[in-house]
Amino acid sequence: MTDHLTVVYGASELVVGPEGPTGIEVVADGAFAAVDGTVVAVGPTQDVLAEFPAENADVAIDATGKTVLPGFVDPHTHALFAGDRSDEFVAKLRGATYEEILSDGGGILRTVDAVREATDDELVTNLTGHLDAMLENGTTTVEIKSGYGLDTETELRMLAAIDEAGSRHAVDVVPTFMGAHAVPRGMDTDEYTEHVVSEQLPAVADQGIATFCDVFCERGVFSADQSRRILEAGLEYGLTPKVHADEFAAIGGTDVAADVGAASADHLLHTDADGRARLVDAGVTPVVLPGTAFGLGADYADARAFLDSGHEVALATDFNPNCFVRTMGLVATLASVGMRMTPDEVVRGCTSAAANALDLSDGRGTLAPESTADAVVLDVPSIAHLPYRFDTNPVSTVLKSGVVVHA
Ligand SMILES: N=CN[C@@H](CCC(=O)O)C(=O)O
Ligand SMILES: [Zn+2]
Repeated sequence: MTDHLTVVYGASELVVGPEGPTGIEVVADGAFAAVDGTVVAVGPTQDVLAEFPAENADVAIDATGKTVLPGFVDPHTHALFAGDRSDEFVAKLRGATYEEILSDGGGILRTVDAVREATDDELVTNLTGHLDAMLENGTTTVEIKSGYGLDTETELRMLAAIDEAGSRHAVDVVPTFMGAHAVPRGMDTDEYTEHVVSEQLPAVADQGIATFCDVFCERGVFSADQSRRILEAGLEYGLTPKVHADEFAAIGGTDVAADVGAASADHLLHTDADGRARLVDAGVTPVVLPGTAFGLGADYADARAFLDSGHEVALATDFNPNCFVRTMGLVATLASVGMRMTPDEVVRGCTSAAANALDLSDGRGTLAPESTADAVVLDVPSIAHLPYRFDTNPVSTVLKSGVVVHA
């Protein structure tokens, strides 16, 4: 069997990968070549085509006037759900807060009701529709959390549906167990924490689908001690920790993330200088979710404080019924305007930094040699146009492992 050759050439700007603490390496008039889905050459078009002529390629894309990036990695979503919470959007416009809605038994708990009632087929169908939308907007890898089951059976059903939809779809899916997303009605938090540790975690480990274990460490939800207990137990089953930290109040989530060696700490709207130092000293990737802040009408996370001290920041949609955004392009705009992130920082946040938040080690989020050839061609002349334009989807072609999966 002959090798499968992919060549993308002539891009006015092509992003290779990270450069320096927070920047990116960009090649003008750039090209890359991939053999059997792995990047083998990247650089000026003339050099790449001299070695890998476009006429020999199975897939040849003339990207003249366009911008080529690694496929977007979206490292934080709750993309599997059922039901409709648009009425809560309206209630929030009238002054209700997210925390009030949740403590009154709404919010996450209403989605739990809808997910428990949904069939397995409905769950897979819902998620597949969302994966289609993500792919059309340039996302090639997405993390998806359980956490709308809050009982062993439904948490396992969610992880199975995530696995099923992901295995049939071009987008790569990274599954996270998040039984500790809220406390189900009729249980107190200590009791439910013990249930997650002694019943859900062993069953999730037996099922063998989840990569990460995440906890909503938040005022009125799981305390720092409860979060630590769950994440340490998850580690014993081989699940890498992640933490929802400091979304509404700083109650120690960043300490927990640092102590358990989390891959990421996410949200960080109320994180102070000590919390930031704890994360960066422990090598925890900060993930900021500007769509959530925008949707809540809240102040944005202080991404600049990380960046100005030389630490990269990952970006994610946080797509969920409270934050209905599936497009990293819009997140790029919100990150720029809301947090003053530059186009270079934004692109790194949506690609290699996001891959770091998922501990991906196969080069996803970059187009350097030996990386998986996941790439997105934008019909715009430079990376600045990604955050600058927010009216239409700029994606013209998406490649996964060197194969066109959307055009
Ligand atoms: N804050 C906790 N979890 C989600 C929201 C989930 C929901 O409201 O359904 C988040 O990260 O924003
Ligand atoms: Zn979340």
